[in-house]
Amino acid sequence: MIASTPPHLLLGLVFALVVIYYLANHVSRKRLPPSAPSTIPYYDHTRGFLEGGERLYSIMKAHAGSRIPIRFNLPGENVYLISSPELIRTTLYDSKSFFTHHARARFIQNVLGHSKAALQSIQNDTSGSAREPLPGSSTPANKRILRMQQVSTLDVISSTASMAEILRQFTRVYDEMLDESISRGGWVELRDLCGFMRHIGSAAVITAPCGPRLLRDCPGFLDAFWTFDQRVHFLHMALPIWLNPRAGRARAFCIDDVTEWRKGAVDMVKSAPRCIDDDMWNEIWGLKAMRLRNEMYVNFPEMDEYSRSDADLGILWASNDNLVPTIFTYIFAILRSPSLLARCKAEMDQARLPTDQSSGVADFDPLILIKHPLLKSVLNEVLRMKASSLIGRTAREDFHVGDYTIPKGSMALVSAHLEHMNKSLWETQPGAHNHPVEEPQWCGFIPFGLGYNMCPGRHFAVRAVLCTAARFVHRYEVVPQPHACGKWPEPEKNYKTFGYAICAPANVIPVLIRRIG
Ligand code: HEM
Repeated sequence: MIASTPPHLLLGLVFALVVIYYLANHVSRKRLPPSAPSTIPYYDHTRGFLEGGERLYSIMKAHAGSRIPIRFNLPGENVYLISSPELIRTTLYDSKSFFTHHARARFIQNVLGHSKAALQSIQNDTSGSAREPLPGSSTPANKRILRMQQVSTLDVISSTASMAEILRQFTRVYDEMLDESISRGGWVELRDLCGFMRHIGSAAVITAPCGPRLLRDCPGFLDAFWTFDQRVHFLHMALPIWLNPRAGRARAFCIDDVTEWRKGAVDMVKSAPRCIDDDMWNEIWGLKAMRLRNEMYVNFPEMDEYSRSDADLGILWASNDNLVPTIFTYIFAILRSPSLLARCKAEMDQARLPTDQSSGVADFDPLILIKHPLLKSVLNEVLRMKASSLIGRTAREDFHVGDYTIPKGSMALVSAHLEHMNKSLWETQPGAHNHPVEEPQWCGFIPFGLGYNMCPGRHFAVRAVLCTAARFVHRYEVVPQPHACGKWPEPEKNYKTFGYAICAPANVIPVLIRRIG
């Protein structure tokens, strides 16, 4: 039979067998994790990611606690949701398997609008941000921009000295602005406590790293900044800017202001070089880290004025976006419960420092505040319930999970909110058998991310929330408005910023406030 078969048919048969054998092996090794269900393939997932907010949350929430990665099909790429504690641990801790810089490059390109040349300098750096370059990287030492950003900025932000200074500046501005808005005397009506605290909080969070010049010389900056903040998801998705022109305008406005601020600092130092010493903070540059990062960019001519401003805007966004709503949510949680307020005040009193004679404001030691269990657990509970960041990493190589493979270059996402709401991890009722109470809870509580790229502002953030809350509740009395018959408004759930920031309430919180201390 074989002898009678024409040779070209035989060759074709052999070739087909080889292809089938190769495909069978290839496909079995690259079995992709299962896809999240959808009514219309590609459309549902793409719509969820493009729209973000509530819709993105709704397509992800069904998969909390999944032991295997779940695939979301998007045109041109797949994204994998990682949810089991063991996988979260690998994705966020193991920098040899997963790294951050694709997610970071995508953010600075789409959201901050980095120029192509500036972006290239980051994409070319395959060495990572740790002291030792990642294995296989050939990026020369003087082109390790990620490492230099880490050393000049992120390490400085998280250092003890810098944190103490940024906290001092933050509380000073916060107090001054509160004083200006609510002087001693009778009750003042506030239409929206959350909006009020957002304005004061962000002014303080911006002045602390940048000094007073940015907000003083650019009065429209704060409004443009929050307009930009609300549109970060739209920008992240790289949709045509004409679909949301306010997003582009707000970003351009912020970048122009930051550029003026930085040029101003450089000019002032040029005309009076002695005015800058090695202080951790001064009125020209604000925090030393802001000056150091500008000097660092001298090694990177491709980082032009605007790209440096984009990068600075990124730092301001990272510091405001989560911290400001956390402060409101924490204080509101305490105010709403008279018994909790009394117990928290008692713990705060144990951290009390001598009252500042010039301002008359009660002061508190942050190092003692953070050790008090009730104050800390209220904060952890606020972060557990409201933090919503999607923490992104990229697979450096094909990554195998059981029979499945996450292909090299794919984006893996960990959702802080889904982990924090995962009943099998947190509840003590039947069904929570995955987490015996005797065992430590690894990777279930991740408001600040995990691993080497964990949030560098976390220590400052915890101190800032507790100090602000202690000063606020000792200085002000806040009650619901009379027409609410003594009832506090219930904060409405709001997933608008899902994936990025603490979920602030959707509704306004009208109150009466008066100074008591
Ligand atoms: C409640 C407050 C905050 C929360 C919940 C929060 C959360 C986070 C999360 C989840 C990440 C990603 C971490 C990862 O990839 O593993 C992050 C990164 C970052 N955070 Fe925070 N953050 C807060 C406050 C701050 C503050 C106050 C600052 C600045 C002083 C800050 C600066 C940053 C920066 C610069 C990054 C990027 C780090 C990098 O690219 O490696 N954050 N934050």
